[in-house]
Amino acid sequence: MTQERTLILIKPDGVALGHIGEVITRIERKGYQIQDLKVTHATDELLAQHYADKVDQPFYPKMSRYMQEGPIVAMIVSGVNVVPGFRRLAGATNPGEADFGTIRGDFGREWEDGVLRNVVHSSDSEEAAEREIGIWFGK
Ligand SMILES: Nc1ncnc2c1ncn2[C@@H]1O[C@H](COP(=O)(O)OP(=O)(O)OP(=O)(O)O)[C@@H](O)[C@H]1O
Repeated sequence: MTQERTLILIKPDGVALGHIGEVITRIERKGYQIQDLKVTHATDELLAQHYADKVDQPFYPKMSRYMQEGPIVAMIVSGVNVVPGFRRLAGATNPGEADFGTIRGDFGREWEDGVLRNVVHSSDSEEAAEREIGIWFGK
């Protein structure tokens, strides 16, 4: 078991629809530690770094606009196996398919414009976490 860090983002839909408290409650209820937290905004440049493996996807332009629809809450969260653990709390990428009881299943939905607004992001590996923490927090 390893103590590790992950980057969690509450995306613009999560902030706009008032789910900051719910997401933080679930992180704390699980016993993970919030090491840093800020309200910030994404930019084209930042997103191109963060989603470097997605910039060539057909959905990328719409997804980039979605991520710039409003403020984002960015957090560094630590805990034993927090990377897979928070991804289980978040649920499946498509909020229309995510299980109830997960953040995306409980607070996400399908949207008319086909954009997967799915409330939260979290890193998918320890290496990705360290890279993404550098992008969003510079540390
Ligand atoms: N087929 C798709 N159509 C539209 N948008 C998509 C599609 N696949 C992924 N996305 C968007 O790109 C983001 C990143 O996709 P990825 O496959 O990394 O999913 P994830 O790891 O569950 O999500 P995230 O990286 O945001 O935590 C998704 O959160 C979603 O907003």
